[in-house]
Amino acid sequence: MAKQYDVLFRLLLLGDSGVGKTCLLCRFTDNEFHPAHISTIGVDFKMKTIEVDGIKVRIQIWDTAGQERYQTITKQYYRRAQGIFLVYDISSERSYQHIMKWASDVDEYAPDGVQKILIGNKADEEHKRQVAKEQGLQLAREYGMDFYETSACSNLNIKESFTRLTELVLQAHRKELAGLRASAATAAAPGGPDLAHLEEDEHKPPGAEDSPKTCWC
Ligand SMILES: Nc1nc2c(ncn2[C@@H]2O[C@H](COP(=O)(O)OP(=O)(O)OP(=O)(O)O)[C@@H](O)[C@H]2O)c(=O)[nH]1
Repeated sequence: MAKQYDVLFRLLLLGDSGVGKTCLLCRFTDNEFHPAHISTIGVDFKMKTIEVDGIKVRIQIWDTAGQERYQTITKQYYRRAQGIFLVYDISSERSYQHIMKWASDVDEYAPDGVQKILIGNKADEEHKRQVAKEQGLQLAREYGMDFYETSACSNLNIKESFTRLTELVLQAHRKELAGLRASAATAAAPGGPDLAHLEEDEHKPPGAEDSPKTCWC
C-alpha cells in the first residue's frame, strides 16, 4: 500500500519541567489544552503529517520529561533527532537560564547538523512575565536559532513554530532527500523515501517509559 507521506522526521521537545512541552505537542497534534501539570515520565511521542513546500512530511515528535531524574533516559533520544525545540517559560527566568544547559547537552549528545528552534512558551501569561521578548531574541541570535514566543493555551505560534522547524530540517536534508526521491522513482517504489528510519512508526520508541500522560492538554 502506498505511504501517505513523502518523508519521515523526528523532532524532540526539550526544556525544564513545567515549561509546557506536553501542552505544545497536544495543541499541535490534537488542538487540545489541559490546565493540569502531570509530569511526563521518561519520553512519549505523537505523530502528525503536515505538508511543507508540496512535500508531505510525517513527523514523530518526542516529548521528554524535564525532570532531572529522567535525563539519563531522555539523552538517549537526542542522537536520533533531526530537529529540536528548546523550550522555556516566559514566566520563569530560571527556565530561561537553563536553556544554556539544555543547549550544551544538545551539543554533546545530538547529531551534528541537528536543527534547533528556541521557544518562549506561555506568552498568554503577560502579567507573570519574567523574561522579556528581547532576551529570547538575544539568546536565539547567540545560538543562531529562530525564535518564537508561543502559547499552547491561546494557540499562539504553535503551527508556525512546528512548521518552521520542519522546514529547517527539510532544507538541511535537501540533497539527501533529492537523492532518495530519485532512487525511489527509479525503483518505482510505491511510497516515498524515509529520510528518518522509524523502526516503530506508530508505536512507542524502544525504551520509552509507559507514561500516564498521553494527552492531558
Ligand atoms: N498559561 C499557560 N499555561 C501553560 C501553557 N502551556 C502549558 N501550560 C501549563 O503549564 C503546566 C505544565 O505544562 P506541561 O505541558 O505539562 O509541561 P512539561 O514541560 O511537559 O512538563 P514535564 O512533563 O514535567 O517536563 C500545565 O499546568 C499547563 O497547563 C501556556 O501556553 N500557557
